[in-house]
Amino acid sequence: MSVADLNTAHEMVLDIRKLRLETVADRRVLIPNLDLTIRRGEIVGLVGQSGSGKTLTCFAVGGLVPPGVRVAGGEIRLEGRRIDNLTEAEWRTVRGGRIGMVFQDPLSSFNPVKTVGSILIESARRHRGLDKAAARALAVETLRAMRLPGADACIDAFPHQLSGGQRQRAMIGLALINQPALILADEPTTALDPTVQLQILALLRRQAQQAAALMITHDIAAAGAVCDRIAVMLEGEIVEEGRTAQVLYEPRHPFTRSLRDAAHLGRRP
Ligand SMILES: Nc1ncnc2c1ncn2[C@@H]1O[C@H](COP(=O)(O)OP(=O)(O)OP(=O)(O)O)[C@@H](O)[C@H]1O
Repeated sequence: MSVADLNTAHEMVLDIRKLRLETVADRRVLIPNLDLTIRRGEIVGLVGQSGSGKTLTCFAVGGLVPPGVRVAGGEIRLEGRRIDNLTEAEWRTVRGGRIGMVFQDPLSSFNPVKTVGSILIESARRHRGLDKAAARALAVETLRAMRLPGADACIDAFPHQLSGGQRQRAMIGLALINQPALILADEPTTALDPTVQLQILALLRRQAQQAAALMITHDIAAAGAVCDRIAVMLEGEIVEEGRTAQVLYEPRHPFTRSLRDAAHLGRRP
């Protein structure tokens, strides 16, 4: 590996410092003080129980903090630039551009009256300024890269006409079409059959190599299958964070141990 490669491999993509989230109404602290970094080429898994704050963290990074919650402190930087104070107009260029998002259920996130192709084409035109023909060619190429069987036909299909696995491949394609720096994936495989889950995790692993990814999951085994590092959340705080093998096989925190034991991971490979 050359020095230039090493520099690229260590480039910081996401840098969250002292993030604090509170409810607006009664200033109840939901996330007291969260630090997390992700470098180019890394997939970091944020795991924990329901209600531990994984989704809120992901939403804060994507500028989608729900009404009723506010960022009360800290900083979030994407490729060195602060993003926690962007206007909604600025967010519209970042989301879908430098940040690609994958959610649990593409059926509810895709617009049902638009074809899969038109959704991808619209995104490529908006963020890259491509004409219609070039954007369509890029959409087909992207769907093929997602190993979507029948990519050429799927482009003219409506979301409900695809299988769950096909839809999730299309959504990952949408997240990646503009070559984002960061992929945010919130429970990307929870709604899928076990065999399809593995395929989608492998796809994310392959595609995240040119970017950085934050994967939210309650499933520590899924995180173990794809992530370079795992951060474990409990009641709004990261209680343990480290290389995947260390977190899975030498957990320090009792909560991590309980997650690991419940997942029946077996022996260290
Ligand atoms: N809009 C909101 N207003 C007030 N509190 C909220 C809001 N959204 C989430 N919370 C609270 O913030 C905490 C963290 O929620 P969050 O959805 O991030 O958890 P999670 O770990 O992603 O859980 P799940 O896996 O169920 O999505 C919870 O206590 C939740 O009740």
